Amino acid sequence: MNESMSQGFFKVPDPVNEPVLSYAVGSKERKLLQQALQAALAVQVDIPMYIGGEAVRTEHQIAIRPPHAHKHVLGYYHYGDKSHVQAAIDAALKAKEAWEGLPWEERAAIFLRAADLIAGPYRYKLNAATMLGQSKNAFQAEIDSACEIVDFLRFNVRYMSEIYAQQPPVSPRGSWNRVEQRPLEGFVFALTPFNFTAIAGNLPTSAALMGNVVVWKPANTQVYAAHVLMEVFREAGVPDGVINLIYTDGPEAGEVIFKHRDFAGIHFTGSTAVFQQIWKTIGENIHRYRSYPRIVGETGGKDFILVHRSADVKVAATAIVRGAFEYQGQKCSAASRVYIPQSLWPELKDLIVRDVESFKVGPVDDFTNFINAVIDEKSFDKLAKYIDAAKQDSDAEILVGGTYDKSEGYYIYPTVIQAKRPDYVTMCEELFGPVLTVYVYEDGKWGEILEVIDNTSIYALTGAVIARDRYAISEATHALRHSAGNFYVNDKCTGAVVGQQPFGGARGSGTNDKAGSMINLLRWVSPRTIKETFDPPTDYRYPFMEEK
Ligand SMILES: NC(=O)c1ccc[n+]([C@@H]2O[C@H](COP(=O)([O-])OP(=O)(O)OC[C@H]3O[C@@H](n4cnc5c(N)ncnc54)[C@H](O)[C@@H]3O)[C@@H](O)[C@H]2O)c1
Ligand SMILES: N[C@@H](CCC=O)C(=O)O
Repeated sequence: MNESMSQGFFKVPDPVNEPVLSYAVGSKERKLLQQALQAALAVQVDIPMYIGGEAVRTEHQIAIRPPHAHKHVLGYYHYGDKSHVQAAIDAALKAKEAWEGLPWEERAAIFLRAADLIAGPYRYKLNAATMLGQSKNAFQAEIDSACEIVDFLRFNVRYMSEIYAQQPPVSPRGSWNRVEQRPLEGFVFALTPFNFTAIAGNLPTSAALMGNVVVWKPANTQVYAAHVLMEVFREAGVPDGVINLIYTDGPEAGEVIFKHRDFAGIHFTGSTAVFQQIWKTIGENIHRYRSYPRIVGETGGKDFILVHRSADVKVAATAIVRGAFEYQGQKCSAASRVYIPQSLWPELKDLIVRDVESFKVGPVDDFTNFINAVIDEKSFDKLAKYIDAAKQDSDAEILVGGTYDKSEGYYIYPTVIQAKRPDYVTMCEELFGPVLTVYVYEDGKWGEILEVIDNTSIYALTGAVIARDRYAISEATHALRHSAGNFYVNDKCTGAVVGQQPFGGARGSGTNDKAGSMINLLRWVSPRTIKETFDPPTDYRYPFMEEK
């Protein structure tokens, strides 16, 4: 058991956002990234699970293929079963006491080192893995697998120290009131999505930073970059067993984890349907657990941009095309429904269609491509089905795009649908791809359109208003206060930055515990209040009972 104690009130380094490199033609970073891509394409990597520090290999190996070039094999990962889930839980619980007893500044140092390793020597390797495994262009990888994960790590260390510094303001004379932030009793399950390497890295590390031990299962389509993250965590000094990385079927992992007495919490990001299923399962098993588990989930969205008749059309067009199509619309924050006033529609339509027609579509190693492939065949087929339906439907018209091709990679060409009804299916359901639906409203129906936006979907993740009229901005900000957890004025609805816009939505979009904030870290601790009395009473009688 580690019984060492902190010997000072340490101040952690002031966090600053990791600068986004440009990858401009001729730049040093462009050359280094191209070298990293070539190196990754030249070999086939063997990816084991990591349980208690051991690299675990199985007979069941699965090929990893770039979504934009699915005939190429990047490597193989070893797929586990229930026995590996159980082994990961056992390893986590074994590591718990020593990790929990380590002074907090040592935990801080490990994750600050991880941040510097990613910002420095691992930057291009992790970006290349994200580009190839998840089909992101260089810029989209840079803001994710370099900058956002580095920001998560650095800012979370700062938030942790601020949480520990929060103490009861009053200790009356003769006593001392203090609060300690205990890690949860048991282990945390981090279940992570395909679309952001930063989120995959943040969900296990935020819980581990607060002294918890973790079982981490990434999405099968994000394993390639998850493996590089694990390499960084190990090199940074995360002790064996503190973060256990397994590759298994999600529901199979759930069957072991959600029945375990020591299951202390889930840190989830992914789809709403999966999160709701998990919540139900936890409810059904509630009698099994030692404590009430923490359930933290950031889930789907049907994010909107509302254009007011006072808007600058160029600002609106840019916010719409970037918000909807960067990373093929596979951001939970991506704009997928847009409301445009009749008076601006002819001009805006031309600008949007012109921009979308100008997008270059193709693989990630050609840096001139703005759009790459969608994540897998399942997503491709789903998107193709919605596009085909829109082609047939009298309530919809395809303005640009509407084609797809999976012969080499899973390419869905950026598509804009005009819906004749505000409740047309692609205005309501999360599609998670490069398909945007526009509804044109009468200028005089501004008040009605605010209500429509608020009531159209079960989600409330991100949204934006584009306007110059301050009354319109104020009205939309108020009327849509529950429609989005991240609201933007005259900007796209994507691209939240850690330390600037804490991220998360409510309603069907999640528990809104704001990734990259103190609010999130507070979910991974269980405070204990300690009152110490220096001169305790020695007689039960109240003074007024004393006889003269
Ligand atoms: N709100 C946010 O911050 C945020 C951020 C990123 C992504 N997302 C959402 O994530 C979704 C896309 O990611 P995805 O496709 O990886 O999500 P997903 O729900 O399919 O998968 C998320 C994780 O859950 C696992 N899983 C899937 N089904 C499971 C089950 N039945 N039981 C247990 N585990 C299961 C997956 O293997 C993966 O690790 C979108 O809906 C998007 O909006 C939300
Ligand atoms: N932080 C990202 C959202 C990640 C969701 O997939 C953004 O704001 O665009």
